Amino acid sequence: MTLLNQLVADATQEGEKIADPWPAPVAKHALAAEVTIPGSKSLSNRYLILAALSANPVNLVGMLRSRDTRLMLDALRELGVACIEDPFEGTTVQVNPPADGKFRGGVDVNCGLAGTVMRFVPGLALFADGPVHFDGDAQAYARPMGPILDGLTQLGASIQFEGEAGRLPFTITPPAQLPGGNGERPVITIDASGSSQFVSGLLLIGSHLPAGLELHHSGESLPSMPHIRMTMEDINQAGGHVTMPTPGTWIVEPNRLNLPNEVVVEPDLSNAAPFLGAALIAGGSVSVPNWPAHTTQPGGLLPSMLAAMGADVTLDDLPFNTIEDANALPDDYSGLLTVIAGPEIHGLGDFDMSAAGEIAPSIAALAVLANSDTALHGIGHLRGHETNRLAALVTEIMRIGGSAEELEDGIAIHAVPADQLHGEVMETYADHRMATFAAMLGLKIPGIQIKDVLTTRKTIPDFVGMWTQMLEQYQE
Ligand SMILES: O=C(O)C1=C[C@@H](OP(=O)(O)O)[C@@H](O)[C@H](O)C1
Ligand SMILES: C=C(OP(=O)(O)O)C(=O)O
Repeated sequence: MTLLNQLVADATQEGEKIADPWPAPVAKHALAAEVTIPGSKSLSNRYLILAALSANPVNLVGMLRSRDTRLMLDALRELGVACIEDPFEGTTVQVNPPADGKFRGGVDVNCGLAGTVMRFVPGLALFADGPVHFDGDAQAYARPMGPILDGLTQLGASIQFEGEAGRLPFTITPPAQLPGGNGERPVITIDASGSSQFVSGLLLIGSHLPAGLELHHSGESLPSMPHIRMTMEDINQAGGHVTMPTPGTWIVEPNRLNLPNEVVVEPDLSNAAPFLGAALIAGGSVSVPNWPAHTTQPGGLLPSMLAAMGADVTLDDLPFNTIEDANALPDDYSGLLTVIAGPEIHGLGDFDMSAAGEIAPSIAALAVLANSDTALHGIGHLRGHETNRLAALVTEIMRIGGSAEELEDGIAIHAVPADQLHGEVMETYADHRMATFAAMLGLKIPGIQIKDVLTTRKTIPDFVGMWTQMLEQYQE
């Protein structure tokens, strides 16, 4: 989309005055929809950090334009990184890193509610020429920050907390001397069981330290491994060298990073989840173009999950229901993913969701409408996401007459016939995924209204427009 079109779209959204609460549309027909999904939040914000640490300018193509990437761009600009948005193609951004690899201190960074900003930008403060102040939305004060700051403290930074220790807001003062100047690689240990982003945030800056970094994770569990693999792959794509010799240990070699001159961002596969899930709820099919057969995004696990819930999935008409189906395709293959509904949605039973916690709300919506129970495990850390997602999901499922309970490490959702579910005004807790969760249920349950649906702008510029357009494409 050109910048002009984007501006018009933004203005239309504002001018349109989307009702609050927003009446979620019911699907009256089986779908035959194709939905183009904007760029990945996780890849966009990693590439922005790696571009800021690169030796040469980098052009990011297909970047997500949403609140989380806007916050990242603004944070980098504060730190002295010139980020120029293409006037004709708003999703193309040129990032011009500082020539000496140093950032501007004495500045303020607003993290909003973005985990990728609050966990990835603090590391850049190590290389600033003065203290950097970090703040965010009031709701962000509840999100865990301790382990990443603990890691930076072990690297010589000092942190002054303004409120509770281990939470936003705070100021990071960089060390007078970076560790490793004597050629000895610093070894640090953190507990990342609360978020993979603590590991990613430290790995991203490891190459920029004089002797690199050895990082150990001390906790029992580690969620979202695909996101950590994504970080490693992106660093290596930028000419760095990071390995995981044993689970929970990472070695980053010192390197002046340099992303290729042009980097193309994959669509956000986690943001595809509500749309693909809509096929199972409404019946018919939903397709998403440019789906990578192989990806580090956790949304790459969606085809096999949706197949387990009763869908038939194809990629360019080739079967794409299992990991084996994907493995049969070349490394760089991408195509049109199509999810075709089965007669009923199946529950998943006991299911390990730890690899892809961010798509749990979409899977939960399908589980509410399934013919058998689902218990999603390995996602206790969702209590520290945008909101306490486990509590929020249980509250909202019960509100509409469903049955669910929190587990120590996740959520159990029990099958209830759809005719016993009823419409209500649903809360979204400033959480984009609680809004898309409610919209999915609204396809089937008449009378659902969604409070603050525009909270979806955290990672989707125009969710209401995309959802409405999807429903306009149905089987005649
Ligand atoms: O690194 C990333 O881009 C992300 C990692 C995950 O965080 P957690 O490990 O905290 O779940 C994920 O849920 C989040 O949406 C994005
Ligand atoms: C957990 C999420 O976001 P964040 O990057 O803010 O952690 C999410 O998008 O589901």
